[in-house]
Amino acid sequence: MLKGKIAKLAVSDVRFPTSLEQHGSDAMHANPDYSAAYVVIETDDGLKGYGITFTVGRGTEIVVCAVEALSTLVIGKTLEDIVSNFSGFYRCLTSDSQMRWIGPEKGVIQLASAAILNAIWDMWARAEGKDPKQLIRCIDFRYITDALTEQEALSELISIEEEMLKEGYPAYTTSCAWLGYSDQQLTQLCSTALTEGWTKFKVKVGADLQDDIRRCSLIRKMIGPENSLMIDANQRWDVAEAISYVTKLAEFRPLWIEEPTCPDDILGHAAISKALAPLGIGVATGEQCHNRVMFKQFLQASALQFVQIDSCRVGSVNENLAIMLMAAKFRVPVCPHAGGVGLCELVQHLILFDYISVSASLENRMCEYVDHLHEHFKSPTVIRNAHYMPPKDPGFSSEMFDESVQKHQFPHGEVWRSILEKNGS
Ligand SMILES: C[C@H](O)[C@@H](O)[C@@H](O)[C@H](O)C(=O)O
Ligand SMILES: [Mg+2]
Repeated sequence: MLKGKIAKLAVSDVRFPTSLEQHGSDAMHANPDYSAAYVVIETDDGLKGYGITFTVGRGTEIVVCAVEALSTLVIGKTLEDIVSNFSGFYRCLTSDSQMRWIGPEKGVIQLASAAILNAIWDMWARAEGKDPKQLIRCIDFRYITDALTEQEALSELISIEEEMLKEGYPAYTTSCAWLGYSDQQLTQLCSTALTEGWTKFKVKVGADLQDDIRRCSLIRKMIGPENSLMIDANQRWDVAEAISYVTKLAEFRPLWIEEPTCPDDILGHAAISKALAPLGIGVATGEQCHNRVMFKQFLQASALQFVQIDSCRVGSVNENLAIMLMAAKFRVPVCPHAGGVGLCELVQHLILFDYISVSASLENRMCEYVDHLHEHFKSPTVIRNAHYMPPKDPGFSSEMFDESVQKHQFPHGEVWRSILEKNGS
């Protein structure tokens, strides 16, 4: 199954006009059109893999170009070549001696690497059956059976897996309180979410303090004192401004302030963390953190209290494994960023891995959920009682329906043709 050569790589610019209804809007991205560079790879013996990276509209064509430029490093390789030395392949893709100049490991080229690597992980996961016994068989139990037997190890794995299969992984919702939503919309969405069993809510803030006070007070009243509230400024403030602004929102008891300032300012985040700690407010960031090196420094500098990995921003599973393991070492919980298009589908695999194989803890941990665009995926996320239910289909849950891809291709798919015609362009 791993012997076929990767013979084709196709990439599409797929966009959804979410800005028409202000879905996804925040203090810095007033009108996002949730989009993806969508990659399909295929071997000469017919195995396929699907990968995406997430964008918010204009500029997706640049990511598509970068994927095309990187494709020469993938075409002709067998899956076996790649996975038998996956870190070597990762380095070859991210450190090509000419292309690394336009990174390295950051920005568009990193998004493009993520899309390709996500497709490879999807292909690999489809090629291999998943069975906990297989994992346990990799361990040499000689001389340790008085402490841990093969049977005990298997039961441990199976019981964690069973717990997840029964209860699922805890999620929070961002769907109620995008910045562009009216108070009426916010109230209605929040009351529906409460009846559906949601207990953790994220609110967009940062454009106008008085508006934020009103919106946070509205949500806190509706959800009561016990449920969790998180706030997200999407990089709107300078450091001192962030501290004073969030202090004014402290009465609503947010668990965290997300992306308070420039995502590259590690020491700035450290200063904000220090100032807000006495108020019981942590700092969360990561959705626009370029790579594992930056995460390392955020952790070393105690600049964040919640690590928000993203399945499409950094180099796929390979780089996220490093980030999750570093977070575990520094004892900082991982609470992934999701939403967008396909981010929930992909990141659920990573957070389940984090729980089952790395952290084994749910304390202060939850995964973001946003209720948009799941209908375009062949294996959409399943949410039950505000928990992600473990995906069952083999692969990375990243395959989209052909019809969705075709209709939403930019600019020639039928959805965009009609929008562009209406706008007279
Ligand atoms: C433009 C996007 O919707 C962002 O606002 C979104 O990813 C957000 O930061 C989030 O945390 O969900
Ligand atoms: Mg955010």
